[in-house]
Amino acid sequence: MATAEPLVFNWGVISTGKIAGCFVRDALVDPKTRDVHDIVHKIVAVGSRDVQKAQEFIDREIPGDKSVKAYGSYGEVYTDPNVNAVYIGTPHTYHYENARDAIVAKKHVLCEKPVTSNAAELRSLLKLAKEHNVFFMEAMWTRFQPLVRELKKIAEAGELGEPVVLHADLSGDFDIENIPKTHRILDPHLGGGGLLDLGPYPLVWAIVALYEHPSNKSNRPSHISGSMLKTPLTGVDSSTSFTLTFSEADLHAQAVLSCSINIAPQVPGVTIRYRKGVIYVQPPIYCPTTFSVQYYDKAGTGKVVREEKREANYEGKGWHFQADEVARCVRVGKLESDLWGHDKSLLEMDIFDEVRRQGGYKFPEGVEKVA
Ligand SMILES: NC(=O)C1=CN([C@@H]2O[C@H](COP(=O)(O)OP(=O)(O)OC[C@H]3O[C@@H](n4cnc5c(N)ncnc54)[C@H](OP(=O)(O)O)[C@@H]3O)[C@@H](O)[C@H]2O)C=CC1
Ligand SMILES: O=C1OC[C@@H](O)[C@H](O)[C@H]1O
Repeated sequence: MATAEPLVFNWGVISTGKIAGCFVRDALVDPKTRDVHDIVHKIVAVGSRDVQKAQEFIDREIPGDKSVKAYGSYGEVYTDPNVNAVYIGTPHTYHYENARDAIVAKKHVLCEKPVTSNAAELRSLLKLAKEHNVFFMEAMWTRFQPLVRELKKIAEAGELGEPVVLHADLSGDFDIENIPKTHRILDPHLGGGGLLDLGPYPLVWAIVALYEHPSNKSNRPSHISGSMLKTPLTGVDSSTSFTLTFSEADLHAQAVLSCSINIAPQVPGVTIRYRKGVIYVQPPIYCPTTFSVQYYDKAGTGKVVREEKREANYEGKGWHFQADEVARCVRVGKLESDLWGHDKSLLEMDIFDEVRRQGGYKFPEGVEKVA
């Protein structure tokens, strides 16, 4: 029997920084190695503020492919007719204007996390994407990891009972005393600080395990509380903690989330405590390689009668699963993903706005393009 030819999906990449390289390397991993046979990703254009950087990026990340166009502006990528979708890997505070320009040029968009600086920017982008009939998704790659999908199945199978409390932390030591204050993790003009850079990951676990839980019936948290510790270096948050209470439907559960930019990761990174068991996810929580599940003899005892472990096993570093999702959605004309849809990015940005409000973190004048 003849097999259908895979869809060749053409990406234009905006910017040449660290994450753009990660995305390109993974997109070019042979999809068959992860049992994907319906899609092949191709990078057809790279745009940088400097054409030489774009060419160097291509030579480094896509050696041997002379067909990839190097552009000295992002705009030329948006107008390149060969580009099916644009991947945006610029700093947070540029996501809004980059995504807006790509959408207006009628390109589908995959935009790095956090998707915008605030919720108003995102609402404006979503309206624009709808008007231009293009697919738009935040690059929340964690949601597409096979291990996260596996965990969700186990968590919702019923044996663990209802979730009650989730703890999730993402920390990393950026050596903030010794890096330039213009580094994106420290510079408030680039949306610096823990919440916007690392916060999406503890939050994605709260969304997967609590917001998406069938008992929650898609209700937003009834209460959000947040606190920020700011570094005197630039005033951005070096540590932030926030809690989300889910109590609108049958689910009565809390997420206790935190992130820091000047300490090593917490182990385990995520603990999800159910009435009849517990799940431990080992760091890195943005791309987990292993988790374990302990089952109790009965609700509330804490007596472990069975333990299971799962490990990830695929080629690449995990950024390709989100690329597959984009291509598959675009192929069938969807404007958003079922797994990481617009509602979840909006929830994220509304929560971050509220935590920044409570924590007293205001962006410098002009950073927010839509207020
Ligand atoms: N999904 C994930 O795992 C990760 C996601 N990220 C996200 O990706 C985004 C970029 O992070 P990262 O790659 O680490 O950042 P980098 O600083 O390494 O790269 C950012 C790139 O954006 C472009 N750029 C445009 N305007 C500016 C500006 N004013 N200042 C600096 N760079 C600019 C530059 O490319 P050029 O000069 O070619 O135009 C630059 O190389 C962030 O939003 C971050 O949250 C980051 C790390 C991991
Ligand atoms: O998305 C990310 O994940 C890993 C972190 O080290 C990085 O700063 C962040 O942007």
